Amino acid sequence: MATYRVLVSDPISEKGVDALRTAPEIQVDVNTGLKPDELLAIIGDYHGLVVRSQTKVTPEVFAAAKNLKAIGRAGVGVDNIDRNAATDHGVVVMNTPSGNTISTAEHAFTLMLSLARNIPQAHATVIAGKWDRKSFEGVEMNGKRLAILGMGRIGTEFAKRAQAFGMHVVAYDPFLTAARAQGLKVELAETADLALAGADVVTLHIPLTDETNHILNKARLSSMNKGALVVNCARGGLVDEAAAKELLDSGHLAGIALDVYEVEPPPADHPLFAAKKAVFTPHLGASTAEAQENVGIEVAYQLKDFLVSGEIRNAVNMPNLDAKTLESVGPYLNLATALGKLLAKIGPGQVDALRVSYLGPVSELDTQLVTRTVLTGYLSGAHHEAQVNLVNAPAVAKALGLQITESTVAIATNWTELIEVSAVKGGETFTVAGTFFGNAPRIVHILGHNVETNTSGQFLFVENDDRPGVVGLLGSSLGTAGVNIANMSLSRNKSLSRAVTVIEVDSEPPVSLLETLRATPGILRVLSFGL
Ligand SMILES: NC(=O)c1ccc[n+]([C@@H]2O[C@H](COP(=O)([O-])OP(=O)(O)OC[C@H]3O[C@@H](n4cnc5c(N)ncnc54)[C@H](O)[C@@H]3O)[C@@H](O)[C@H]2O)c1
Ligand SMILES: O=C(O)[C@H](O)COP(=O)(O)O
Repeated sequence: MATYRVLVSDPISEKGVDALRTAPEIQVDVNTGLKPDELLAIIGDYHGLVVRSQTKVTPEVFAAAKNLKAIGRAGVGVDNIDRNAATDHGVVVMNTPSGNTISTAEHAFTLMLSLARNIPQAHATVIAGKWDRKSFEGVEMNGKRLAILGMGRIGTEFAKRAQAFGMHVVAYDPFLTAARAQGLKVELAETADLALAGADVVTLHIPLTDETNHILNKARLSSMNKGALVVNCARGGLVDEAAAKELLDSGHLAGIALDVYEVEPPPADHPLFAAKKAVFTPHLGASTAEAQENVGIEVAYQLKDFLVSGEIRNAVNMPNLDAKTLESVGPYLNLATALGKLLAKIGPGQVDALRVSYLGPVSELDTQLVTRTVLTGYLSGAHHEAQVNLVNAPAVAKALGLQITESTVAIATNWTELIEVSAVKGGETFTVAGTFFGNAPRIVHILGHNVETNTSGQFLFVENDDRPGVVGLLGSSLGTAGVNIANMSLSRNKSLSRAVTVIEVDSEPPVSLLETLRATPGILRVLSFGL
């Protein structure tokens, strides 16, 4: 019986679907072309979703997707997935960043050449029986100044091809260093404005974000040379289509080639369709057999590995977690969850900060995931209304104004290794800590007291004045209530004349017993909780 259900809602390669089907834990349903309300009606049944760019994964979809754990995007752009809503709902979003790079660079390059040589228009006249050799004089790309916005994977591949065609490449990318630009033999522009001023051709290879929306605006398009060509094979909103139309009409721009549009599919009466020199394709950048096989197979394995074993590759809303790291930090995760939950139960309410310290060999590991796990345990113990998990824990903490700090110490005094978690409120610090006895995780420190107890089960925590008779009273009260004691750890602080007792019990003590204990003179605090 499959444990996870995965919906493939956009067409991906058959090999990708087969790769998902090979996992006995996964049941795959391919159901493409769903209308938004149809998706809303069924998404609640699924743990995984595979999309390309058609399926819009909106906040409404996330609200209905009660079981969804991960979305795999067979491709690069994730602008059809509401990333904030994904994070808030604790859903990992993964893409396949490199599988369609070459195909898209080739498509963009093809658009540029087709535009320069009027290929679609000439083709149309030939098959219409005309032999018009005068109307379609083109321009060479050799020697032209090419502006590339975005020197990531696709931009870089485009640059290499442009250089082979003798173009002078000027690139703008906020992450492009002078050394890398030199290595790629491109001129580094410090701003998008500087890249575009005086360019003959522009091609875009950047994601669509609030910041990049209409990055190719009227001012930047106007700063290009008269007769300039525009190529967009990245995302629709990057080009201000209205401004481009105006500049095409005025003759400042000579032509435009688009694979992507502000609205997809574009309306049949799209103003740019009237342009004389233009090439339009229906979002075909990644549509090659090779690219689809690459991204289909890659997304299938990523989703399967996440659902079945927790590995995270190419996530866009949380750190990645490869199998090796997962294996090395895996044993610490139960302890981390327990420490977080315990602190939420016995620490003060709303705290200002959580401090996680790793002492001893654990300090040498990649502890990011362990800290997230502590935080998840803490928040899930403290905020029952929110479904907190590893994906959304940092966002939930941020919304609460809770600061997280992590520190490492190479040697753990008194222990081989130790994970210490402290909640800070005002000037006060409340600390719990845990270690391993052999392979078994143990809680060894609670609020200034050394204890020794398990990391899971049902617990009774009692803080009392250090005086005779309390342990006996606890034992007999639990016995009378029919609650069996599995383990008991007692710790006293002589200087404060205080003691704590942590009792692991086989069943939850009745409320009446807790109330009786709380009313007993000398008993200061009684908590019953599960870890
Ligand atoms: N038409 C298609 O079918 C198709 C196919 C694949 C990818 N794409 C689109 O192409 C885009 C690029 O893909 P990629 O694989 O090269 O991504 P990438 O992440 O490798 O590269 C994107 C680059 O853009 C840069 N960037 C971000 N903001 C910028 C800004 N304001 N100005 C200049 N540079 C900026 C980044 O630093 C990065 O280097 C993607 O966003 C995707 O949406 C389209
Ligand atoms: O971002 C991408 O990978 C491309 O836009 C491809 O989109 P598609 O998978 O819908 O073809």
